Amino acid sequence: MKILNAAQIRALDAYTIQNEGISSFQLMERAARALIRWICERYDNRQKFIVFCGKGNNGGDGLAIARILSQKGYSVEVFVVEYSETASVDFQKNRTLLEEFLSVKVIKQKEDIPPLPTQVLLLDALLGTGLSRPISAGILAEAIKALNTSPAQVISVDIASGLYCDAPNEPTDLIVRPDHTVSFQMPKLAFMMPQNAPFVGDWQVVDIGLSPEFIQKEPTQYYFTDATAAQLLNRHRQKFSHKGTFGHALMLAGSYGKMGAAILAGKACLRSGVGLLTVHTPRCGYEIMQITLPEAMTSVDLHEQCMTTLPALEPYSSLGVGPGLGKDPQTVRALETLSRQSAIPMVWDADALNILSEYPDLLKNLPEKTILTPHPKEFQRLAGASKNDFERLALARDFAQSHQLVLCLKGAHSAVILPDGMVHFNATGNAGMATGGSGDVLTGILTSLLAQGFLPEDAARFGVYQHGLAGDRAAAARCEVSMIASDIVEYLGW
Ligand SMILES: NC(=O)C1=CN([C@@H]2O[C@H](COP(=O)(O)OP(=O)(O)OC[C@H]3O[C@@H](n4cnc5c(N)ncnc54)[C@H](OP(=O)(O)O)[C@@H]3O)[C@@H](O)[C@H]2O)[C@@H](O)CC1
Ligand SMILES: [K+]
Repeated sequence: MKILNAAQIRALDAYTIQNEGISSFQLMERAARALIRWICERYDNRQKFIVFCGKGNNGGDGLAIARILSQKGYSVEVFVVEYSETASVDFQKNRTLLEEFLSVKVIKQKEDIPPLPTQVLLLDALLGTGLSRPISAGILAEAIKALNTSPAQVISVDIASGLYCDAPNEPTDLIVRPDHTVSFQMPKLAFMMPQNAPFVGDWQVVDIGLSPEFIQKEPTQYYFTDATAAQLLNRHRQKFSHKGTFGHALMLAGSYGKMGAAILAGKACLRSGVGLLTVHTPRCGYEIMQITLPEAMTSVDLHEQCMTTLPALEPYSSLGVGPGLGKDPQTVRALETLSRQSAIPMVWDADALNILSEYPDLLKNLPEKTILTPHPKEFQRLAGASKNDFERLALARDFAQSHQLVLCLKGAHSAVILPDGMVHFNATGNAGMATGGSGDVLTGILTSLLAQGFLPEDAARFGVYQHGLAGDRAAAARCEVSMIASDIVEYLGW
């Protein structure tokens, strides 16, 4: 799914109106009905609603939603926040229609804001994608403060009022903090940014039938890997395949005290369909690997506690480097050789990334399209600090383009950034995955997919998606708090 910016969404809106021969009022009605379906699936008509409307089209949506809810027998109160003299045309039309059977109250000053008790549901339709300046004072600010301090649940229409669709807000900006955002047609770039989590809540997209033709043609740098996009990357096994068909992966992982990382990565690699797996570990890991991972072969380093030498690389179709590896100077030397010599598709993670940030020359040597999987701190060590998530994303795009690497920037919506600068945000995953070893599991999955011949770009998008999906299954089975990385491995499968 594509993610478009506010200006592109406006153009998409206009194109749909022109090419489908519908009016902007009819499109607003479609949007309102899509949101009503979302509401009716979750709340029956004993639920009371208070709708807060601005005077643009987001407010128009709010008025249309209020009318339809009221017609369906819900109890609805509607308030228009008078922050401006002017109102959009479709706002006016909807106001006239609504006022035929429901009185609309006006909020001009703070005292006009009603009490907002727990049992009502608040709909935030103050401002949408038309936000043109931050909100810091005035009656809009008062309304937002009231919504944010009420114990009642808040649902934002399209996007939380005050939140920029595709640019960073300042910490001082007033923004609605919804429990849910129900957004039209596509997620907004703002939803992908960790800093915006309080201003998005749990979000869903509802289809309002905007022109697929326009969306397909419109260029963008941002995509969302949902179930449909992931399914297109899947490969089905042929009946006459054999283990040779699915490649032989090599994992350089583990050191004294960190063999668990090697086991997790190895197990995830096997559970992701690789034909054969060899794990190269220091001597101290030999028995551990043989006993815990009987499906894998073990290649033993000369050193007792850390990796110092590379095995011959010819037999392997992919390489996973880093889980539990440590940063011993002898390991650094081995990775330096690897960065220069390997022509095999690779994933570098964990300690391998820390080594890369301490020895930037290795970074220059890495073959094109090597996959790096940093979490935000590791990325900061690699590429430097940034002021906010938008700036970090820009830095990550620069980094991927200038080094011609594939980056998996791990987070709530992990971003897969390709060497051409395209960004694919991931749909799956949950906070239960923020636990030790979760990253090692991802390295195992990616190494497995590369061994099976997936292009690095596809392996990264598909692997990150499947990692998150397995995490979601694990969380459903055990709950986010008690799930551990081994559970993610157990729930892998597609
Ligand atoms: N696109 C689609 O596909 C569809 C979109 N739909 C809906 O339309 C919404 C977008 O509507 P919209 O463009 O009218 O913008 P919206 O945010 O309601 O208000 C803009 C007004 O607010 C003003 N204003 C801005 N910032 C301000 C501030 N800080 N403080 C005070 N005022 C401020 C601004 O003033 P100006 O910038 O012109 O000075 C302007 O007058 C979208 O989110 C969705 O809900 C659906 O109905 C159908 C399909
Ligand atoms: K809104």
